[in-house]
Amino acid sequence: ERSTSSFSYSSYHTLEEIYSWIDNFVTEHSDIVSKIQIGNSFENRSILVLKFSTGGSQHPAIWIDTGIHSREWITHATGIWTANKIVSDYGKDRVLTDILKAMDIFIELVTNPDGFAFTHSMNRLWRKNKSIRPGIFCIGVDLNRNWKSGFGGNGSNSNPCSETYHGPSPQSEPEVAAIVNFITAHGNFKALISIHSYSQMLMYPYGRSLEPVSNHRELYDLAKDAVEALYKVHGIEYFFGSISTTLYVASGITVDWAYDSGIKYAFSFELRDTGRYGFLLPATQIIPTAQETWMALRTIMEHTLNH
Ligand SMILES: CS(=N)(=N)C[C@@H](Cc1ccccc1)C(=O)O
Ligand SMILES: [Zn+2]
Repeated sequence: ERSTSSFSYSSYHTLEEIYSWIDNFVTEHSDIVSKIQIGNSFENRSILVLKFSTGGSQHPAIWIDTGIHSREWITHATGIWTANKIVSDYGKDRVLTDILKAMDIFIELVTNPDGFAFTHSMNRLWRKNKSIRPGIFCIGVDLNRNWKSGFGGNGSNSNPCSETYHGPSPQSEPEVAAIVNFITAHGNFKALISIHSYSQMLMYPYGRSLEPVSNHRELYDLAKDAVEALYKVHGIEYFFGSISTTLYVASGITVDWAYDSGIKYAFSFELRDTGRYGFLLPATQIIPTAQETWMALRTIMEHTLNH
């Protein structure tokens, strides 16, 4: 379709529909949004990032990724709604306007495009990417275990048939390497938020160990403020805390790499629900989930701006 006005933000969409939306969205909001291709997936799909910027060069930046696990469809849908919320509220919401006057926001909507296409074509519950290697008879690497920080540790699996298979080496997967290269080359990211589903949790590093990060008190207080802002929208309750103490030990994860790379505000969301529908969350919950998540994201971004 020729414009985003006919796009349903309350429906789930295919990869083609999302990529078409991205092109229309960037065209319609070219004053503040641009599209960057940061690489290609294993099956050679474009890996796309939306950049929201009011100008300047190398503003301090905030990274948000959705869909690293392809079956977590509520995360892509929330990311799309959030992108539209940013352009709708810029100039109206004082906090957001202040954030965008001083910082850039980068959103990678489909972080695992090959897996996402596969959830539409063959297996709705596919999680990993679709990489294959000689002599290995199971497909895919868990992109949330392939990062350098703590790679291969507890809470990741060396068996290629495992859902938490960490891959042959850190950043072996093009979908992870593309982000590492982009964020490292940019050199001025202040916050990273990696969005998963489901469990209704807001967590921060470390996943690889029970050891608290240096600013764990600050992250705890910020997570508390964020989940309170989220709760006020629709009364949804989130647990919060460090990944290893709140959920389980997990190694080679996005936010541990971000934190160890100097991004001191690194968070991971687990969106709705707590298991009733799980990954098959009904589309009727997309907008309510996105609305409440936005208030938490806005809280984290505001804190990042002010510290
Ligand atoms: C249900 S799930 N796969 N989203 C749970 C997700 C938990 C997690 C999120 C962030 C960092 C570490 C761990 C995972 O195991 O990768
Ligand atoms: Zn996940």
